Amino acid sequence: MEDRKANIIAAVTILALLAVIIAARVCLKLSRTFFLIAGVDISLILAVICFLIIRSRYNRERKLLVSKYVSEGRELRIEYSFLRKVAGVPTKFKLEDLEEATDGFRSQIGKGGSGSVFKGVLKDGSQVAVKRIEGEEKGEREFRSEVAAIASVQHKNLVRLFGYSCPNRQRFLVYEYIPNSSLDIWIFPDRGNRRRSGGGCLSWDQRYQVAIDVAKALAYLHHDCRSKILHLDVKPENILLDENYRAVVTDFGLSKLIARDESRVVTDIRGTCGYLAPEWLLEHGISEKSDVYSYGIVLLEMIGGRRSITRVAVEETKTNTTTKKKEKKKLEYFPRIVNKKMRERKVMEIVDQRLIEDEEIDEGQVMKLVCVALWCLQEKAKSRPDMAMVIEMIEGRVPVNEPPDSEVVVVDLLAADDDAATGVRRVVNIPRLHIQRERNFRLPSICSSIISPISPR
Ligand SMILES: Nc1ncnc2c1ncn2[C@@H]1O[C@H](COP(=O)(O)OP(=O)(O)OP(=O)(O)O)[C@@H](O)[C@H]1O
Repeated sequence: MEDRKANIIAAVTILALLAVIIAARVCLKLSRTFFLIAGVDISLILAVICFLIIRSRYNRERKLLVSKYVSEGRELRIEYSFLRKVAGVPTKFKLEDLEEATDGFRSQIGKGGSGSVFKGVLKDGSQVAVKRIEGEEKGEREFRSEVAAIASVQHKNLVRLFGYSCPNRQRFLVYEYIPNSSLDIWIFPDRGNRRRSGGGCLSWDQRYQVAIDVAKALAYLHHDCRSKILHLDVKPENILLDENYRAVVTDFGLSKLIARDESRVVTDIRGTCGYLAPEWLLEHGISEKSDVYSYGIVLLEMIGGRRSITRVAVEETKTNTTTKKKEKKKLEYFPRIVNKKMRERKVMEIVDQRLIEDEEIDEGQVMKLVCVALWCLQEKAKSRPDMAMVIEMIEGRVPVNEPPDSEVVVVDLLAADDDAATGVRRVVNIPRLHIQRERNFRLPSICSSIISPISPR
Protein backbone atom coordinates (compact mmCIF):
# COMPACT_ATOMS: atom_id res chain seq x y z
CA MET A 1 0.00 0.00 0.00
CA GLU A 2 2.81 2.37 1.04
CA ASP A 3 4.69 1.47 -2.15
CA ARG A 4 1.70 2.25 -4.34
CA LYS A 5 1.22 5.65 -2.71
CA ALA A 6 4.88 6.58 -3.19
CA ASN A 7 4.77 5.50 -6.86
CA ILE A 8 1.65 7.60 -7.51
CA ILE A 9 3.22 10.67 -5.83
CA ALA A 10 6.42 10.18 -7.88
CA ALA A 11 4.45 9.87 -11.15
CA VAL A 12 2.36 12.94 -10.34
CA THR A 13 5.54 14.89 -9.46
CA ILE A 14 7.18 13.91 -12.78
CA LEU A 15 4.08 14.88 -14.74
CA ALA A 16 3.89 18.21 -12.90
CA LEU A 17 7.56 18.92 -13.66
CA LEU A 18 7.04 18.06 -17.35
CA ALA A 19 4.00 20.36 -17.40
CA VAL A 20 6.13 23.16 -15.93
CA ILE A 21 8.75 22.65 -18.71
CA ILE A 22 6.07 22.76 -21.40
CA ALA A 23 4.43 25.86 -19.89
CA ALA A 24 7.85 27.59 -19.60
CA ARG A 25 8.61 26.76 -23.25
CA VAL A 26 5.31 28.33 -24.35
CA CYS A 27 5.59 31.43 -22.19
CA LEU A 28 9.33 32.07 -22.16
CA LYS A 29 10.30 30.71 -25.62
CA LEU A 30 13.96 29.69 -25.69
CA SER A 31 15.06 32.34 -23.20
CA ARG A 32 17.73 31.82 -20.51
CA THR A 33 15.04 31.62 -17.80
CA PHE A 34 13.40 28.77 -19.74
CA PHE A 35 16.68 26.81 -19.87
CA LEU A 36 17.21 27.46 -16.17
CA ILE A 37 13.73 26.19 -15.26
CA ALA A 38 14.01 23.21 -17.65
CA GLY A 39 17.44 22.29 -16.18
CA VAL A 40 16.13 22.34 -12.61
CA ASP A 41 13.00 20.37 -13.62
CA ILE A 42 14.96 17.70 -15.49
CA SER A 43 17.32 17.30 -12.51
CA LEU A 44 14.32 16.90 -10.25
CA ILE A 45 12.75 14.36 -12.63
CA LEU A 46 16.02 12.37 -12.69
CA ALA A 47 16.19 12.54 -8.88
CA VAL A 48 12.64 11.18 -8.60
CA ILE A 49 13.42 8.36 -11.07
CA CYS A 50 16.62 7.48 -9.15
CA PHE A 51 14.65 7.50 -5.90
CA LEU A 52 12.09 5.11 -7.43
CA ILE A 53 14.77 2.71 -8.71
CA ILE A 54 16.69 2.68 -5.39
CA ARG A 55 13.48 2.27 -3.44
CA SER A 56 12.23 -0.65 -5.51
CA ARG A 57 15.62 -2.39 -5.24
CA TYR A 58 15.66 -1.83 -1.50
CA ASN A 59 12.12 -3.22 -1.18
CA ARG A 60 12.94 -6.30 -3.24
CA GLU A 61 15.97 -7.08 -1.08
CA ARG A 62 14.06 -6.46 2.11
CA LYS A 63 11.30 -8.85 1.03
CA LEU A 64 13.86 -11.51 0.16
CA LEU A 65 15.54 -11.12 3.55
CA VAL A 66 12.24 -11.24 5.44
CA SER A 67 11.10 -14.41 3.68
CA LYS A 68 14.55 -15.95 4.30
CA TYR A 69 14.33 -15.11 8.02
CA VAL A 70 10.77 -16.41 8.24
CA SER A 71 11.66 -19.74 6.69
CA GLU A 72 14.87 -19.98 8.75
CA GLY A 73 12.87 -19.12 11.88
CA ARG A 74 10.28 -21.75 11.07
CA GLU A 75 13.00 -24.32 10.45
CA LEU A 76 14.70 -23.31 13.68
CA ARG A 77 11.45 -23.66 15.59
CA ILE A 78 10.80 -27.11 14.09
CA GLU A 79 14.39 -28.12 14.82
CA TYR A 80 14.14 -26.80 18.36
CA SER A 81 10.88 -28.59 19.05
CA PHE A 82 12.39 -31.78 17.56
CA LEU A 83 15.47 -31.48 19.80
CA ARG A 84 13.31 -30.88 22.84
CA LYS A 85 11.36 -34.02 22.06
CA VAL A 86 14.49 -36.07 21.54
CA ALA A 87 16.00 -34.78 24.76
CA GLY A 88 12.71 -35.20 26.59
CA VAL A 89 12.73 -31.63 27.85
CA PRO A 90 9.19 -30.52 28.64
CA THR A 91 8.05 -27.39 26.87
CA LYS A 92 6.43 -24.62 28.82
CA PHE A 93 3.31 -23.76 26.84
CA LYS A 94 1.43 -20.48 26.89
CA LEU A 95 -2.25 -20.71 27.76
CA GLU A 96 -3.06 -19.30 24.29
CA ASP A 97 -1.11 -22.17 22.66
CA LEU A 98 -3.21 -24.70 24.54
CA GLU A 99 -6.43 -22.86 23.81
CA GLU A 100 -5.53 -22.83 20.12
CA ALA A 101 -4.49 -26.51 20.17
CA THR A 102 -7.68 -27.68 21.86
CA ASP A 103 -10.00 -25.27 20.02
CA GLY A 104 -10.85 -23.54 23.30
CA PHE A 105 -10.93 -26.76 25.37
CA ARG A 106 -13.88 -28.04 23.35
CA SER A 107 -13.19 -31.74 22.75
CA GLN A 108 -13.11 -33.40 26.17
CA ILE A 109 -11.93 -37.01 25.97
CA GLY A 110 -11.97 -37.93 29.62
CA LYS A 111 -12.43 -36.83 33.18
CA GLY A 112 -10.62 -38.23 36.16
CA GLY A 113 -10.43 -37.40 39.84
CA SER A 114 -7.81 -34.74 39.29
CA GLY A 115 -9.13 -33.01 36.21
CA SER A 116 -10.46 -33.08 32.67
CA VAL A 117 -8.57 -34.23 29.59
CA PHE A 118 -8.95 -32.59 26.16
CA LYS A 119 -7.75 -33.65 22.75
CA GLY A 120 -5.67 -31.13 20.80
CA VAL A 121 -3.24 -30.62 17.93
CA LEU A 122 -0.05 -28.58 18.37
CA LYS A 123 1.30 -26.17 15.74
CA ASP A 124 3.81 -28.80 14.56
CA GLY A 125 0.92 -31.20 13.90
CA SER A 126 1.43 -33.56 16.87
CA GLN A 127 -1.72 -34.79 18.56
CA VAL A 128 -1.86 -34.20 22.29
CA ALA A 129 -4.01 -34.86 25.33
CA VAL A 130 -4.15 -31.76 27.54
CA LYS A 131 -4.97 -32.46 31.17
CA ARG A 132 -6.42 -29.51 33.05
CA ILE A 133 -5.76 -30.17 36.73
CA GLU A 134 -8.70 -29.13 38.81
CA GLY A 135 -9.03 -28.78 42.53
CA GLU A 136 -5.46 -29.73 43.46
CA GLU A 137 -3.67 -26.85 45.12
CA LYS A 138 -0.09 -27.33 44.04
CA GLY A 139 2.63 -24.73 44.27
CA GLU A 140 4.40 -23.86 41.05
CA ARG A 141 7.74 -25.24 42.27
CA GLU A 142 6.21 -28.53 43.33
CA PHE A 143 4.32 -28.78 40.07
CA ARG A 144 7.48 -28.08 38.05
CA SER A 145 9.54 -30.67 39.90
CA GLU A 146 6.81 -33.23 39.31
CA VAL A 147 6.85 -32.30 35.63
CA ALA A 148 10.63 -32.68 35.51
CA ALA A 149 10.41 -36.13 37.11
CA ILE A 150 7.82 -37.33 34.62
CA ALA A 151 9.62 -35.85 31.67
CA SER A 152 12.88 -37.55 32.60
CA VAL A 153 11.41 -41.03 32.13
CA GLN A 154 11.52 -42.40 28.62
CA HIS A 155 10.03 -45.82 27.94
CA LYS A 156 7.78 -47.03 25.15
CA ASN A 157 5.19 -48.21 27.66
CA LEU A 158 5.06 -44.92 29.56
CA VAL A 159 3.16 -41.95 28.24
CA ARG A 160 5.34 -39.06 27.05
CA LEU A 161 4.91 -35.68 28.60
CA PHE A 162 5.41 -32.99 25.96
CA GLY A 163 5.04 -30.08 28.32
CA TYR A 164 3.11 -28.14 30.86
CA SER A 165 1.60 -24.78 31.54
CA CYS A 166 0.94 -22.99 34.79
CA PRO A 167 -0.67 -19.63 34.04
CA ASN A 168 -1.86 -17.85 37.21
CA ARG A 169 -3.01 -20.63 39.52
CA GLN A 170 -4.07 -23.00 36.74
CA ARG A 171 -2.12 -26.18 35.94
CA PHE A 172 -1.99 -28.07 32.63
CA LEU A 173 -0.08 -31.15 31.55
CA VAL A 174 0.39 -31.87 27.86
CA TYR A 175 0.78 -35.58 27.02
CA GLU A 176 1.17 -37.43 23.75
CA TYR A 177 -2.26 -38.52 22.53
CA ILE A 178 -2.96 -42.26 22.82
CA PRO A 179 -5.85 -43.16 20.50
CA ASN A 180 -7.59 -46.15 22.10
CA SER A 181 -8.48 -44.65 25.46
CA SER A 182 -7.99 -46.55 28.71
CA LEU A 183 -8.03 -50.26 29.53
CA ASP A 184 -11.20 -50.14 31.68
CA ILE A 185 -13.46 -49.67 28.67
CA TRP A 186 -11.81 -52.68 27.00
CA ILE A 187 -12.13 -55.18 29.83
CA PHE A 188 -15.22 -54.25 31.86
CA PRO A 189 -18.54 -54.94 30.10
CA ASP A 190 -20.08 -51.80 31.65
CA ARG A 191 -17.23 -49.69 30.16
CA GLY A 192 -15.67 -49.07 33.52
CA ASN A 193 -18.80 -47.50 35.00
CA ARG A 194 -18.08 -44.25 33.25
CA ARG A 195 -20.76 -44.34 30.58
CA ARG A 196 -18.13 -43.64 27.97
CA SER A 197 -18.45 -44.44 24.31
CA GLY A 198 -15.99 -46.63 22.44
CA GLY A 199 -14.24 -49.63 23.86
CA GLY A 200 -15.12 -53.27 23.44
CA CYS A 201 -13.75 -56.60 24.50
CA LEU A 202 -10.00 -57.10 24.39
CA SER A 203 -8.98 -60.61 23.28
CA TRP A 204 -7.03 -62.94 25.56
CA ASP A 205 -3.79 -62.45 23.63
CA GLN A 206 -4.16 -58.69 23.78
CA ARG A 207 -4.77 -58.85 27.54
CA TYR A 208 -1.69 -61.04 27.96
CA GLN A 209 0.38 -58.53 26.00
CA VAL A 210 -1.01 -55.64 28.06
CA ALA A 211 0.03 -57.51 31.22
CA ILE A 212 3.60 -57.72 29.88
CA ASP A 213 3.66 -54.08 28.73
CA VAL A 214 2.47 -52.75 32.10
CA ALA A 215 4.96 -54.97 33.94
CA LYS A 216 7.76 -53.58 31.77
CA ALA A 217 6.72 -49.98 32.39
CA LEU A 218 6.64 -50.52 36.16
CA ALA A 219 9.89 -52.48 36.17
CA TYR A 220 11.54 -49.56 34.38
CA LEU A 221 10.22 -47.06 36.95
CA HIS A 222 11.26 -49.23 39.89
CA HIS A 223 14.62 -50.51 38.72
CA ASP A 224 16.05 -48.53 35.81
CA CYS A 225 15.68 -44.86 36.73
CA ARG A 226 18.13 -42.78 38.76
CA SER A 227 15.71 -42.68 41.69
CA LYS A 228 13.08 -45.32 42.25
CA ILE A 229 9.78 -44.00 40.99
CA LEU A 230 6.68 -45.38 42.67
CA HIS A 231 3.62 -44.85 40.49
CA LEU A 232 1.11 -45.36 43.33
CA ASP A 233 -2.01 -45.23 41.17
CA VAL A 234 -1.84 -48.34 38.99
CA LYS A 235 -5.37 -49.12 37.76
CA PRO A 236 -7.07 -49.80 34.40
CA GLU A 237 -8.04 -46.11 34.02
CA ASN A 238 -4.35 -45.22 34.01
CA ILE A 239 -3.38 -47.77 31.38
CA LEU A 240 -3.96 -46.36 27.89
CA LEU A 241 -4.01 -48.40 24.71
CA ASP A 242 -2.25 -47.26 21.55
CA GLU A 243 -3.33 -47.96 17.95
CA ASN A 244 -2.04 -51.55 18.25
CA TYR A 245 -3.66 -52.10 21.68
CA ARG A 246 -0.27 -52.00 23.38
CA ALA A 247 -0.31 -50.54 26.88
CA VAL A 248 1.01 -47.12 27.81
CA VAL A 249 0.98 -46.30 31.52
CA THR A 250 -0.05 -42.77 32.38
CA ASP A 251 -0.99 -40.43 35.23
CA PHE A 252 2.02 -39.88 37.44
CA GLY A 253 0.11 -37.32 39.45
CA LEU A 254 0.52 -39.31 42.67
CA SER A 255 3.94 -40.79 41.97
CA LYS A 256 6.73 -40.61 44.50
CA LEU A 257 10.47 -40.56 44.00
CA ILE A 258 12.57 -42.43 46.54
CA ALA A 259 16.31 -42.96 46.76
CA ARG A 260 17.67 -46.27 45.47
CA ASP A 261 18.80 -47.30 48.96
CA GLU A 262 15.48 -46.41 50.57
CA SER A 263 13.34 -49.49 50.96
CA ARG A 264 10.19 -47.96 52.37
CA VAL A 265 8.63 -44.56 52.89
CA VAL A 266 5.78 -43.41 55.05
CA THR A 267 3.48 -41.04 53.26
CA ASP A 268 -0.11 -39.89 53.18
CA ILE A 269 -2.54 -42.34 51.67
CA ARG A 270 -2.87 -41.80 47.97
CA GLY A 271 -4.17 -43.99 45.20
CA THR A 272 -7.53 -45.44 44.29
CA CYS A 273 -9.85 -47.53 46.43
CA GLY A 274 -9.71 -51.16 45.51
CA TYR A 275 -6.07 -50.98 44.39
CA LEU A 276 -4.40 -49.93 47.65
CA ALA A 277 -1.94 -52.42 49.14
CA PRO A 278 -2.53 -53.47 52.78
CA GLU A 279 0.62 -51.68 53.98
CA TRP A 280 -1.05 -48.33 53.29
CA LEU A 281 -3.36 -49.15 56.18
CA LEU A 282 -1.00 -51.05 58.41
CA GLU A 283 1.58 -48.32 58.93
CA HIS A 284 4.40 -50.39 57.48
CA GLY A 285 5.42 -47.75 55.02
CA ILE A 286 5.09 -48.25 51.32
CA SER A 287 7.55 -49.32 48.66
CA GLU A 288 7.65 -50.39 45.01
CA LYS A 289 5.88 -53.54 46.22
CA SER A 290 2.75 -51.41 46.75
CA ASP A 291 2.67 -50.93 42.96
CA VAL A 292 3.18 -54.69 42.58
CA TYR A 293 0.04 -55.23 44.67
CA SER A 294 -2.03 -52.85 42.53
CA TYR A 295 -0.64 -54.57 39.44
CA GLY A 296 -1.86 -57.92 40.85
CA ILE A 297 -5.37 -56.51 41.21
CA VAL A 298 -5.28 -55.18 37.62
CA LEU A 299 -4.11 -58.62 36.38
CA LEU A 300 -7.08 -60.34 38.02
CA GLU A 301 -9.45 -57.70 36.67
CA MET A 302 -8.11 -58.31 33.17
CA ILE A 303 -8.52 -62.07 33.49
CA GLY A 304 -12.02 -61.90 34.93
CA GLY A 305 -13.33 -58.83 33.10
CA ARG A 306 -14.70 -57.56 36.40
CA ARG A 307 -13.73 -55.21 39.21
CA SER A 308 -11.95 -56.66 42.22
CA ILE A 309 -14.69 -55.45 44.52
CA THR A 310 -18.28 -55.59 43.40
CA ARG A 311 -21.53 -55.08 45.18
CA VAL A 312 -23.90 -57.93 44.39
CA ALA A 313 -27.54 -58.27 45.26
CA VAL A 314 -28.55 -61.15 47.56
CA GLU A 315 -32.14 -62.01 48.29
CA GLU A 316 -33.08 -62.30 51.94
CA THR A 317 -36.34 -63.89 53.00
CA LYS A 318 -37.76 -62.84 56.35
CA THR A 319 -40.53 -64.80 58.01
CA ASN A 320 -42.57 -62.93 60.54
CA THR A 321 -46.33 -62.93 60.26
CA THR A 322 -45.99 -62.45 56.51
CA THR A 323 -43.20 -63.63 54.24
CA LYS A 324 -41.29 -60.62 53.00
CA LYS A 325 -38.61 -60.60 50.36
CA LYS A 326 -35.92 -58.04 50.89
CA GLU A 327 -33.00 -57.31 48.64
CA LYS A 328 -29.67 -56.85 50.33
CA LYS A 329 -26.32 -56.03 48.79
CA LYS A 330 -23.06 -57.61 49.76
CA LEU A 331 -19.49 -56.97 48.78
CA GLU A 332 -17.88 -59.63 46.65
CA TYR A 333 -14.11 -59.75 46.68
CA PHE A 334 -12.86 -61.22 43.42
CA PRO A 335 -9.32 -62.19 44.60
CA ARG A 336 -10.90 -64.41 47.23
CA ILE A 337 -13.05 -66.13 44.58
CA VAL A 338 -10.00 -66.54 42.35
CA ASN A 339 -7.99 -68.06 45.17
CA LYS A 340 -10.77 -70.56 45.89
CA LYS A 341 -11.17 -71.54 42.22
CA MET A 342 -7.45 -71.94 41.80
CA ARG A 343 -7.19 -74.32 44.77
CA GLU A 344 -10.12 -76.29 43.29
CA ARG A 345 -8.36 -76.34 39.89
CA LYS A 346 -11.26 -74.54 38.24
CA VAL A 347 -9.41 -71.47 36.93
CA MET A 348 -11.33 -71.35 33.67
CA GLU A 349 -14.44 -70.45 35.68
CA ILE A 350 -12.94 -67.12 36.58
CA VAL A 351 -12.04 -66.07 33.03
CA ASP A 352 -14.18 -63.34 31.43
CA GLN A 353 -17.13 -65.30 29.98
CA ARG A 354 -17.09 -63.22 26.79
CA LEU A 355 -13.62 -64.61 26.02
CA ILE A 356 -14.59 -68.23 26.72
CA GLU A 357 -17.50 -67.90 24.27
CA ASP A 358 -15.35 -66.39 21.51
CA GLU A 359 -12.03 -68.16 21.55
CA GLU A 360 -9.97 -71.09 22.69
CA ILE A 361 -7.93 -70.02 25.70
CA ASP A 362 -4.83 -71.79 26.87
CA GLU A 363 -5.53 -72.95 30.44
CA GLY A 364 -1.81 -73.03 31.18
CA GLN A 365 -1.55 -69.31 30.40
CA VAL A 366 -4.56 -68.54 32.59
CA MET A 367 -3.07 -70.54 35.45
CA LYS A 368 0.25 -68.73 35.02
CA LEU A 369 -1.33 -65.25 35.11
CA VAL A 370 -3.54 -66.17 38.07
CA CYS A 371 -0.55 -67.49 40.04
CA VAL A 372 1.50 -64.37 39.22
CA ALA A 373 -1.42 -62.18 40.31
CA LEU A 374 -1.83 -64.05 43.60
CA TRP A 375 1.91 -63.75 44.26
CA CYS A 376 1.59 -59.99 43.69
CA LEU A 377 -1.32 -59.91 46.16
CA GLN A 378 0.57 -61.49 49.05
CA GLU A 379 -0.18 -59.53 52.19
CA LYS A 380 3.48 -59.25 53.18
CA ALA A 381 5.23 -56.93 50.74
CA LYS A 382 8.42 -59.01 51.11
CA SER A 383 6.65 -62.10 49.73
CA ARG A 384 5.61 -60.35 46.55
CA PRO A 385 7.91 -60.60 43.53
CA ASP A 386 9.45 -57.44 42.13
CA MET A 387 8.32 -56.28 38.69
CA ALA A 388 11.46 -57.60 36.98
CA MET A 389 10.62 -61.07 38.34
CA VAL A 390 6.99 -60.67 37.24
CA ILE A 391 8.19 -60.15 33.65
CA GLU A 392 10.41 -63.23 33.87
CA MET A 393 7.46 -65.26 35.13
CA ILE A 394 4.92 -64.04 32.59
CA GLU A 395 7.32 -64.40 29.70
CA GLY A 396 8.06 -67.94 30.83
CA ARG A 397 11.76 -67.65 31.71
CA VAL A 398 11.14 -68.48 35.36
CA PRO A 399 8.70 -71.18 36.49
CA VAL A 400 5.77 -69.90 38.52
CA ASN A 401 5.16 -71.83 41.71
CA GLU A 402 1.76 -72.00 43.26
CA PRO A 403 1.44 -69.07 45.67
CA PRO A 404 0.82 -69.79 49.34
CA ASP A 405 -2.53 -69.10 50.87
CA SER A 406 -2.19 -65.54 52.08
CA GLU A 407 -3.37 -65.45 55.65
CA VAL A 408 -5.15 -62.16 55.63
CA VAL A 409 -6.11 -59.83 52.88
CA VAL A 410 -6.88 -56.31 53.90
CA VAL A 411 -8.98 -54.66 51.30
CA ASP A 412 -8.64 -50.99 51.95
CA LEU A 413 -11.25 -49.76 54.36
CA LEU A 414 -12.17 -46.95 52.06
CA ALA A 415 -13.24 -49.36 49.36
CA ALA A 416 -16.02 -50.61 51.59
CA ASP A 417 -17.76 -47.31 51.16
CA ASP A 418 -21.01 -47.72 49.23
CA ASP A 419 -20.07 -45.51 46.29
CA ALA A 420 -16.57 -46.83 46.06
CA ALA A 421 -17.38 -50.46 45.46
CA THR A 422 -16.71 -49.87 41.80
CA GLY A 423 -13.06 -49.32 42.61
CA VAL A 424 -12.74 -46.01 40.83
CA ARG A 425 -12.83 -43.57 43.70
CA ARG A 426 -9.54 -41.87 44.13
CA VAL A 427 -8.12 -40.94 47.50
CA VAL A 428 -5.46 -38.31 47.68
CA ASN A 429 -3.34 -37.22 50.60
CA ILE A 430 -5.46 -38.58 53.40
CA PRO A 431 -3.39 -38.07 56.53
CA ARG A 432 -2.41 -41.44 57.99
CA LEU A 433 -3.82 -40.32 61.34
CA HIS A 434 -7.33 -41.09 60.15
CA ILE A 435 -6.71 -44.79 59.91
CA GLN A 436 -4.02 -45.31 62.47
CA ARG A 437 -4.29 -48.65 64.13
CA GLU A 438 -4.01 -48.15 67.86
CA ARG A 439 -3.41 -50.75 70.53
CA ASN A 440 -7.11 -51.09 71.21
CA PHE A 441 -8.02 -50.59 67.59
CA ARG A 442 -11.41 -52.06 66.83
CA LEU A 443 -12.51 -52.56 63.29
CA PRO A 444 -15.78 -50.94 62.36
CA SER A 445 -18.36 -53.65 61.63
CA ILE A 446 -18.13 -53.10 57.89
CA CYS A 447 -14.46 -53.98 58.00
CA SER A 448 -14.94 -57.44 59.38
CA SER A 449 -16.08 -58.45 55.94
CA ILE A 450 -13.05 -57.00 54.32
CA ILE A 451 -10.31 -58.02 56.67
CA SER A 452 -10.70 -61.68 56.22
CA PRO A 453 -8.82 -64.74 55.11
CA ILE A 454 -8.27 -64.92 51.38
CA SER A 455 -8.95 -68.61 51.40
CA PRO A 456 -12.40 -69.93 52.18
CA ARG A 457 -12.39 -71.30 55.65
N1 LIG B 1 -2.57 -39.23 26.84
C1 LIG B 1 -3.85 -39.53 26.64
N2 LIG B 1 -4.29 -39.88 25.43
C2 LIG B 1 -5.59 -40.20 25.22
N3 LIG B 1 -6.52 -40.21 26.18
C3 LIG B 1 -6.15 -39.88 27.43
C4 LIG B 1 -4.80 -39.51 27.73
N4 LIG B 1 -4.71 -39.25 29.05
C5 LIG B 1 -5.94 -39.43 29.55
N5 LIG B 1 -6.81 -39.80 28.60
C6 LIG B 1 -8.24 -40.09 28.74
O1 LIG B 1 -8.76 -39.30 29.77
C7 LIG B 1 -9.27 -40.12 30.82
C8 LIG B 1 -9.06 -39.44 32.13
O2 LIG B 1 -7.68 -39.33 32.37
P1 LIG B 1 -7.14 -39.09 33.84
O3 LIG B 1 -5.70 -39.37 33.87
O4 LIG B 1 -7.58 -37.75 34.31
O5 LIG B 1 -8.06 -40.15 34.49
P2 LIG B 1 -8.06 -41.04 35.74
O6 LIG B 1 -6.78 -41.76 35.79
O7 LIG B 1 -9.31 -41.79 35.70
O8 LIG B 1 -8.18 -40.00 36.86
P3 LIG B 1 -7.46 -39.87 38.18
O9 LIG B 1 -6.77 -38.58 37.99
O10 LIG B 1 -8.59 -39.88 39.13
O11 LIG B 1 -6.54 -41.05 38.35
C9 LIG B 1 -8.55 -41.46 30.66
O12 LIG B 1 -9.27 -42.52 31.22
C10 LIG B 1 -8.43 -41.55 29.15
O13 LIG B 1 -9.61 -42.04 28.59
